Amino acid sequence: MTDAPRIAIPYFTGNGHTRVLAEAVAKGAGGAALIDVENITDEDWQTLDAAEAILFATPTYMGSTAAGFDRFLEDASDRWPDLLWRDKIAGGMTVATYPSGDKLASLIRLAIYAAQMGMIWVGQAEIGAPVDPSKPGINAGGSWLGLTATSSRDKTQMVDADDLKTAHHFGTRIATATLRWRQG
Ligand SMILES: Cc1cc2nc3c(=O)[nH]c(=O)nc-3n(C[C@H](O)[C@H](O)[C@H](O)COP(=O)(O)O)c2cc1C
Repeated sequence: MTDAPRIAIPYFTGNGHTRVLAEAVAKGAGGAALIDVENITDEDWQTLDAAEAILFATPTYMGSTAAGFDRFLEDASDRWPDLLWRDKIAGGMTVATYPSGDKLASLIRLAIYAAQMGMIWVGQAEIGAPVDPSKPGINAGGSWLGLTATSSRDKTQMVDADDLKTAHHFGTRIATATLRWRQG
């Protein structure tokens, strides 16, 4: 039997939205280690170093990744000189209040970071709504570089319901890509 892919999702969240989005991705992936970068431990760093895939999760603040997440990215750049994260699968997700909210800038920042670390960036592959009527609500915002989500006004839900469904698909795609990459 194939071992499950080792996926880690380091996340920063101010008010819980990014955590909810990361949980939905983890579910779609069939499991992932969620790592709160504000309380990161030595064990978490070991989990990250041993992961086959790392998905970066941050809210968009002022049109870019949150400072609390940037701190983590800079700390992790200790791994850059020896390219310790080289050839890991990478992906990114972000949530913000507005449908656009300049989230794309956050994804671009994360993709460049992954490229500098020698990682293999995987984006979304859902044509989804509105072009494919069989997938209502999926990737309705048309974001292919990575996963974008909009905060829900319903604070019991936190993230738009369709975006949570899209997140599930994204998690599945990452798990599949990780296993394919493992097989070489
Ligand atoms: C400092 C700050 C800057 C923000 N900048 C943006 C922004 O540029 N675009 C946007 O759509 N929402 C922006 N927001 C709203 C957050 O992205 C939104 O509340 C998000 O759901 C927060 O996720 P979190 O609970 O995981 O922190 C900002 C919020 C804060 C606190």
